[in-house]
Amino acid sequence: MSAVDITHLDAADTRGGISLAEPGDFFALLKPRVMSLVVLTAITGLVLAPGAINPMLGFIAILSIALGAGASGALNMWYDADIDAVMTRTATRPVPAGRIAPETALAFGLAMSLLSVCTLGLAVNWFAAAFLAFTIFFYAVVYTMLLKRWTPQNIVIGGAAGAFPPMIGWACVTGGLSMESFVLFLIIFLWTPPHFWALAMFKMKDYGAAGVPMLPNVSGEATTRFQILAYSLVLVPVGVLPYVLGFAGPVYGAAAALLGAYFVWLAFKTYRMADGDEKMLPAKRLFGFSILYLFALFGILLVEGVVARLTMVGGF
Ligand code: HEM
Ligand SMILES: CC(C)=CCC/C(C)=C/CC/C(C)=C/COP(=O)(O)OP(=O)(O)O
Repeated sequence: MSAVDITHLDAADTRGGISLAEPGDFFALLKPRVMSLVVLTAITGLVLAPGAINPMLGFIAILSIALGAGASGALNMWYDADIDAVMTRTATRPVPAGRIAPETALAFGLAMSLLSVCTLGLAVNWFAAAFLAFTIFFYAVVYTMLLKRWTPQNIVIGGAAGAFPPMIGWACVTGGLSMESFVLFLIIFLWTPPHFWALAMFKMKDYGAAGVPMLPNVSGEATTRFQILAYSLVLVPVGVLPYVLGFAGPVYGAAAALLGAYFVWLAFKTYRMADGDEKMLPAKRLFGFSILYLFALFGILLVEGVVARLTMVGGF
C-alpha cells in the first residue's frame, strides 16, 4: 500500500522530450555507499575461501556481486519511491525527486539483475549465481515488498540479504557453502539490528510519517534500546569466532575483541539514554561506529587472507 500518491512521477524523466536524468542519478540508484561495504564483505569471503581462483575471474565475480547489489538497490528505490518521498533522508533520491521515472528505475534494476546473475553464472559458477539471484530477490521482494511495511522484525529477517555476500564470495571459489562462510554471514546478520535500529531511533519521525513500522515506532524507544543492547552482546563474541575457529589471525582476534568492547559500550550508553532525549547522541555514535566496526573487521580479515594467499604456494 502506498503511503503517498506518486502518480505524478510517471513521466518524470522527460520534459519536452529531453531526459533530466544524469549518469550520477543512475549511480545513486545503486546505493553506492552501502554497496562499498557489501563489496568488501564479498571480497573477504572470496579471498578466505580455500582453493585457487583466477584473479580475472575473481574480479568478474566481485563486479557481478556489486552489480547485483546495485540492481537490488534500484529495485528497492523503485518500489519504495512513495515512502522515500515522505522521508527527509530519502526525498532527494532520483525517483521521488522526479529525475528518474519509476518504470526506468524498474527496467534498470531488472536488466542489471539479469546481467549480474548471468555474468556470474557463465564466468564463475551457477551455484554462486543462483545464490546472488536469491539475494537480490530476498532484498527486493522479501524485505522491500513483503516485510518492510508489515512488521517491525522487517530488518531482522530482511537483513539476511545484506549478510549473504561473503557466502556468495566464498561460493565463487568453492562452489558451495561452509561453516566459515556461515560465521561471516552470522556476524553481519547480528550486526544489522543494532546498525539499523540505532539510526531508526533518531529517524523515528521520518519512519512515522511514512507509515513504516520500524521497531522504535511500534514498540517504543525502551524496547528498541534493549534489543540493540541484546543483539550487540551476542554480536561481539560471534565477531571473535573467526579467530577462535582458526580462520583468522591474532590481529583480527584482538581487533574484534577491542572494537567489540567499544561497540557494547556504545550500545550500553544507548540503552541508558534518557526517555525523550532529543539529541540521541549515543544512538548517533553507535550508528556511525557500527559502520566503522564492520569495515574494520572485514578489512582486517581481508588483509590477513591476502597475506596468507601471497605467502602460500599456489597463491591465488
Ligand atoms: C535490512 C538491513 C539494513 C537496513 C534497514 C539498513 C539501513 C541503513 C540506513 C537507513 C542507512 C542510512 C543511509 C542514509 O543516511 O541515507 C544505512 C547506512 C549504511 N549502511 Fe545500512 N542497513 C542495513 C544493512 C546494511 C548492510 C548489510 C550493510 C553492508 C554490509 C550496510 C551498510 C551501510 C553503510 C556502509 C551505510 C553508510 C553509508 C550511508 O550512509 O549511506 N547496511 N543503512
Ligand atoms: C549481493 C546483494 C544482492 C546484496 C544486496 C543486499 C543489500 C545491499 C542489503 C542491504 C540492506 C539495506 C541497505 C537495507 C536498507 O534498508 P532500506 O532499503 O529500508 O533503506 P532506505 O530507507 O535507505 O531505502
